[in-house]
Amino acid sequence: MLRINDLTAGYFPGVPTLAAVGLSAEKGQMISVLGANGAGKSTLLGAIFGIVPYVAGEISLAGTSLNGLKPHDVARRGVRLVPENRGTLPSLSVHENLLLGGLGLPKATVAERVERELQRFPRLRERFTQRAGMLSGGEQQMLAIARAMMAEPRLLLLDEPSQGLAPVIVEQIFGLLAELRGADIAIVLVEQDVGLSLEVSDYSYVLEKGRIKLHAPSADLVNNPYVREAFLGVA
Ligand SMILES: Nc1ncnc2c1ncn2[C@@H]1O[C@H](COP(=O)(O)OP(=O)(O)OP(=O)(O)O)[C@@H](O)[C@H]1O
Repeated sequence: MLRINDLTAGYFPGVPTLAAVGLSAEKGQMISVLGANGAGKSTLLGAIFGIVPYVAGEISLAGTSLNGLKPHDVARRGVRLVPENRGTLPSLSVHENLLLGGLGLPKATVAERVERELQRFPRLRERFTQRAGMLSGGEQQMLAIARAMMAEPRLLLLDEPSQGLAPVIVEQIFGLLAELRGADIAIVLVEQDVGLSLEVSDYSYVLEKGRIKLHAPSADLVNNPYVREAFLGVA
């Protein structure tokens, strides 16, 4: 579904934040991108979504190039980004935020999908008429994911879904993410919680200073000495 070859990307001409990056994610697969602060994980998601200004190399979705497209055109091709700050609209209700996720779809389809997301995230049903700004961090994260799923994306990009959340809420959200895996969707997960990322994803890439240092099935990386020492705190 997603193919990236020899990607260079950055914010200033001639100053690459990412270099020679290659990765792929298949339909039904969740891949995770691991790396220290500043390694370039968010930049990678931004480059795919068309919000990083200088991009060279190849990014394609189901065989069609995304290079040079503006974010709304990338979105039109079936990509959704759930950014680090979640991006829900605080003055709109949970329901209205979900409706925005289904913009342009027939009314009956939108109603069906709202119901599907409320089943997936029962907490959102309890908060249905409340303004998004009044939700807890975990509920806002659920809303951000539900809103993205309203579009039935082919590719979902998730940036640090656990950020700022209590461990019990993180477990809950990752449980729901695990359920998304295997559906008709490819997911790229960027996450600081490396243990959880490896648990929930099929395949992982480790970024170091903008380059892929290693990649392997997530289950194998759990036992990788570098990953254990650098990210899991095990010598
Ligand atoms: N909008 C921007 N303009 C200029 N430089 C940026 C911008 N966003 C990120 N950078 C720089 O790009 C580098 C990679 O940042 P990025 O946010 O991609 O890393 P990250 O791996 O996601 O880090 P973190 O885990 O801290 O979010 C950093 O040096 C950062 O300062």
